[in-house]
Amino acid sequence: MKDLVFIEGLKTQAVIGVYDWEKKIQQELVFDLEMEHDNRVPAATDDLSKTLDYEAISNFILAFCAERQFELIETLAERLVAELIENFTLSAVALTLRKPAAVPAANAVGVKICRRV
Ligand SMILES: Nc1nc2c(c(=O)[nH]1)N=C([C@H](O)[C@@H](O)CO)CN2
Repeated sequence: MKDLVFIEGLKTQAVIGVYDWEKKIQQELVFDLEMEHDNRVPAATDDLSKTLDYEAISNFILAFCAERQFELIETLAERLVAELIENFTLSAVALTLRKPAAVPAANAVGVKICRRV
């Protein structure tokens, strides 16, 4: 088992969806992110710059969703993970993206992607 830094249940509103009516409203999205990282280095140095800063990464995700618009949650997930890999030192990441209100009979629907650099 490898060390992780994770973000669970990060909620935001975004313009997301295939249908015309969805392009005029904001809908809730919920992000769970698991990022492989050797936590022994920041633990030994007590140094934020040696870890994956979950606050900075959370803020990046919120800004990304505020600025961008997609039809499919698959597209949002893929583009977001590509930008996270570009902007942070990620070696492997798993993203679960839920769109809770999309199917009223379900607790949530969504996608999960796992990418390794
Ligand atoms: N696999 C997906 N299926 C669907 C998506 C999606 O993004 N990925 N989107 C929709 C609609 O936008 C839906 O959420 C409207 O309620 C349908 N299926």
